Amino acid sequence: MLYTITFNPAVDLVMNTDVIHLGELNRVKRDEYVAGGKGINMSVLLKRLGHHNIATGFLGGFSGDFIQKSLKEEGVQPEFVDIDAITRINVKIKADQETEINANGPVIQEKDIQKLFNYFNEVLVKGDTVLLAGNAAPGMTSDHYVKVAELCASKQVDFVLDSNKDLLTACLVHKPFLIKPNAQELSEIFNVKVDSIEEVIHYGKMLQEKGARNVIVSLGGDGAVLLTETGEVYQSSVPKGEVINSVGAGDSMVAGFIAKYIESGQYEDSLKQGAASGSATAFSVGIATKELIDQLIKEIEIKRIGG
Ligand SMILES: Nc1ncnc2c1ncn2[C@@H]1O[C@H](COP(=O)(O)OP(=O)(O)OP(=O)(O)O)[C@@H](O)[C@H]1O
Ligand SMILES: O=P(O)(O)OC[C@@]1(O)O[C@H](CO)[C@@H](O)[C@@H]1O
Repeated sequence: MLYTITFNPAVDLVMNTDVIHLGELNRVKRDEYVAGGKGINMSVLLKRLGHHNIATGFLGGFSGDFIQKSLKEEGVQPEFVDIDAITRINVKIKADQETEINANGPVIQEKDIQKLFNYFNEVLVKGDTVLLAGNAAPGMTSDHYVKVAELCASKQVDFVLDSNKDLLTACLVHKPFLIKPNAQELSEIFNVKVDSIEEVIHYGKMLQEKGARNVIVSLGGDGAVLLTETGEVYQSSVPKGEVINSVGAGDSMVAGFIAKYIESGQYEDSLKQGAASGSATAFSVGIATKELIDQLIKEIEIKRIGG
């Protein structure tokens, strides 16, 4: 079974306008509410690509109800711990630039965290895949991420992790199947400015030395680099298109990659589908459709650049 975990989900309120004037009343041209949070975005994309999956984490209040309903409409199975608090709303402004305002989200009580761990302890079996994505909710620490990584390792479950510097590095010793830092996160991890492909490869390999089995470094509009556990390095191109809202592009890339890897075990095809999924989401409001992903796949080139 495929599971996603979002500790701090969000309703993304996407506002489209031409320009934002700080300190003034701004009226937008168009607004949409989308179920969000990194693991949730992955669940939606996995399902659209034909992979049944279970979305987990913590949800509460009217915003939590909205997310549950949206997931059910997508055909994703929600198995969230119900909390006595309101799931956050994150504001995503698409004007001449993209601006994101992410709320803190509710504090998660230890008893609720325990409920989620008990659930995973019971359901996980060898061969499952768990995708843990997004930041910690208030009340949670890197220890909770490490506990998930440890549990997956002990049950021979593939663990996919997309999170920030400290949460990501804390889990490497448990050998995640895949991590996906972007260039900025890679720079933060090593406290350097990574701006060439050679540097991406160098620091990506260092993450493998620390335990990551496969590493994708995503580079926004410049594509991505994949370092595989079998030693090859691949680079993906980006297709042409109009960027509507790049929120969730990274999540889509991970989900698109995993969907194809589960089907084929083939790295080049998986990177191609991951790259198409990332770009397709950047060219959409919310998460991409399968139709657009299939269309963009034809335009993406994968180049072997190492190994
Ligand atoms: N402007 C863009 N044009 C075309 N493709 C894009 C663009 N932005 C992202 N992509 C595709 O999506 C992939 C992931 O994007 P990005 O590197 O922005 O991830 P991220 O920083 O994790 O994003 P987010 O946190 O918003 O999900 C890129 O590697 C690329 O293939
Ligand atoms: O605060 P986090 O957990 O880092 O990120 C949350 C978030 O910005 O990530 C997704 C896009 O990747 C959005 O749907 C959501 O609002």
